[in-house]
Amino acid sequence: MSIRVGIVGISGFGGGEALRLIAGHPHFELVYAAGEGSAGSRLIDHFPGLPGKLAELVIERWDPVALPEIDVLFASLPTGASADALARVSRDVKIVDIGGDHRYVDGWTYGLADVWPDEIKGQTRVANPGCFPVATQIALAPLLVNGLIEPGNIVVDAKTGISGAGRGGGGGFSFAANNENLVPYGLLRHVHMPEMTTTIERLSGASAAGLVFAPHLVPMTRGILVTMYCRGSATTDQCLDAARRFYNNSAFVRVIDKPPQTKWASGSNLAFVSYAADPERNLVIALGVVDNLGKGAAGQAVQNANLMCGLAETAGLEGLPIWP
Ligand SMILES: NC(=O)C1=CN([C@@H]2O[C@H](COP(=O)(O)OP(=O)(O)OC[C@H]3O[C@@H](n4cnc5c(N)ncnc54)[C@H](OP(=O)(O)O)[C@@H]3O)[C@@H](O)[C@H]2O)C=CC1
Ligand SMILES: CC(=O)N[C@@H](CCC(=O)OP(=O)(O)O)C(=O)O
Repeated sequence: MSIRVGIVGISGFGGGEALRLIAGHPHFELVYAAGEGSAGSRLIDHFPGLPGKLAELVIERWDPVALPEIDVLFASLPTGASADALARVSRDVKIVDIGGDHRYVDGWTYGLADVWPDEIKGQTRVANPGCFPVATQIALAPLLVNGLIEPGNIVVDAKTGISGAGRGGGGGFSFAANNENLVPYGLLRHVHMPEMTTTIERLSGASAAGLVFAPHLVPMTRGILVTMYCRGSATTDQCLDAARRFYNNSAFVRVIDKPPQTKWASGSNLAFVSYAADPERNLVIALGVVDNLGKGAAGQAVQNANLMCGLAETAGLEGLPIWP
């Protein structure tokens, strides 16, 4: 079966990773690529390693009402650039929005594919979670649904690779500014807080008003590690058991009894979670690792599209991480 897909924002980091995954997908065929500044150029001008027909595909100027016949559109546009445009796309085209405009928006399903895959099956409009939220939510979900931590008392300390800022990241995201440097940012006001709060409240049934989120840029290309400090009297084994049960059927979430590292997920759609808890101190530390461009963006987007199209969730996503 061949499913015709398009990517808008293909010249960017998220769109480029979607291209890489789709090029190796057993059922998806990339027939449409779009952008703004890159319109008129060929894919090979941006991705010199592309083979044959894909290399010669010309990037079109993005026009949501002039799409060729496609079944699925991956939108990897800057947050703020997709809300109006995607509303104009025909309802016959399934959309996965990798950007932030449709998360917890009416008419769109929040695509937290490892936690509620059944909600995504058959949908036509799915919003990918943000990269920090996906790492956070996957690690916290088993604790929240089993009442092992206090939902209103969670501190999320997050580290991200620089590619999280996208291809356009100059200035504060430049090599010179970040090499051998560690940079906190977005304290108390990061755009990902509302979706994390909503998901925590949804999974726990209680307020997450006390959520603290502190992201940091670290001098690496890919990867996210979230270390979360929570209140709860569970033991480490109870947390690990809860996660193993929760992710029993999961193809992509690895529950592991030692602290995970960012490179373990690099280039893959995997998420690693682990826990360390001290009941005497009422302390649970939860850890989550993803590749921001994998599970944090394009990997999760392909997983969501697979579910939307009734394919095996793992189609095109079985590649192993890159090590070292
Ligand atoms: N980077 C990451 O790790 C993650 C990113 N995201 C989200 O994914 C989205 C894309 O991010 P990322 O790939 O990093 O960003 P990039 O800056 O790397 O790429 C942005 C892309 O959007 C295209 N674009 C910009 N404006 C327009 C427009 N008006 N019309 C058509 N195309 C346009 C650009 O195309 P052109 O070159 O043709 O102008 C480019 O391909 C963002 O919403 C981001 O927040 C989500 C999770 C993780
Ligand atoms: C390093 C860096 O800047 N990372 C981005 C997160 C990338 C992401 O998930 O973005 P969206 O929510 O817009 O999709 C940030 O902190 O805003």
